[in-house]
Amino acid sequence: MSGLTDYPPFPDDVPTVPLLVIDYQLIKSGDQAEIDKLWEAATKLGFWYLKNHGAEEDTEQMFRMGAETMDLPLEEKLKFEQGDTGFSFGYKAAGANAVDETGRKDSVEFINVAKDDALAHPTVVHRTYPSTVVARMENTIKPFTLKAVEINETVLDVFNDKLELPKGTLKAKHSFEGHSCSESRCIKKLPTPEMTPEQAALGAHTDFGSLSFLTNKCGGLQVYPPGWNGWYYVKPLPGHAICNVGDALAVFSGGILRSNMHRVVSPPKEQAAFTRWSLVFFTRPANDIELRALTDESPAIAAAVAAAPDPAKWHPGQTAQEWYFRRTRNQRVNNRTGPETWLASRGTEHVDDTVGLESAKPVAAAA
Ligand SMILES: O=C(O)CCC(=O)C(=O)O
Ligand SMILES: [Fe+2]
Repeated sequence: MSGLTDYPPFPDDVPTVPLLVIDYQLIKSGDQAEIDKLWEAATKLGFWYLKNHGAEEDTEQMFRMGAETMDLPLEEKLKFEQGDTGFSFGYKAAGANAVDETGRKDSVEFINVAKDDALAHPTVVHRTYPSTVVARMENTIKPFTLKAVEINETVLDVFNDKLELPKGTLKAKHSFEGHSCSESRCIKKLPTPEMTPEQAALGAHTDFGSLSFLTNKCGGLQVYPPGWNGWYYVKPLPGHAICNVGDALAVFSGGILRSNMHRVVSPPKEQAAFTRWSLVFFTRPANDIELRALTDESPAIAAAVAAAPDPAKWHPGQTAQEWYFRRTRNQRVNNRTGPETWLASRGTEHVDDTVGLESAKPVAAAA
């Protein structure tokens, strides 16, 4: 299990985006100044660091689960491959997804474990998993999932109030009982000396669901901040998660919350020679929830949609699951017919913020 620790430091001479640092304990205790800072981060960039979240030890155990799983023979991992339908739970081999409209292949492998399977274990809700996952379902994946769900629900409540929605509106869309595409993901990227620093290992995208809670072992994540005209690294900080808004919250809020474009490239400088690991928990709405701006429930959202250049964008006419399956399915190289397949995988990307990015075009309503 090499590569989980002992990286050279993140270099101090590469361009980075300084995310706001949010203290989770202050958010939980209702500290107004911290809540305002979180709101600023979520509406302007859509990314922030989260400290004092209490999930550090669970995160370390999840990295071990990921490393044990990636150490299995490829043949064994492929028995649990996610497939080409848009269903994402299970294993994704490196090279199974495109990273751009030309169809260049990705260079990350990952294991996705459904929130529903982790919480219902040993009952199988969606699918079965490799033995390394099953062995840690009860003692590693379940506690991590519960912590990540709690953190993201706390953040959802903050957004709910700031959006002037009736109490509990956003939480109800992510109901604990309803099946969803929510999942944990552990990602491994081997060194890729053949790739330039500008070549994506995981293509430019916005996240498909509501909230992402991410821990990176070394650099490589880049964000395209609005108006900055380029990609900037996010520097991993020990003990700090990197959190971001995804498409579902951007749609519910009529674009008030920002689902920002990001990608993964090789780690910078000396870190490039090391295997990169990252871990994400994705909170996504329950499968049958319709994705639409909640204009009826919030005057603030109604005003935002009325002022939007393209109000139809916030009524895509898909459920959370349809949105998710469409995006996942159309990234798969097995489904590729041409550049249109990549375009059909797109989310809420803002074309004006991504000038010069061939692969970043706004989504067509449905595919
Ligand atoms: O590995 C990372 O740092 C980010 C991964 C990511 O953006 C994703 O899986 O959606
Ligand atoms: Fe992402």
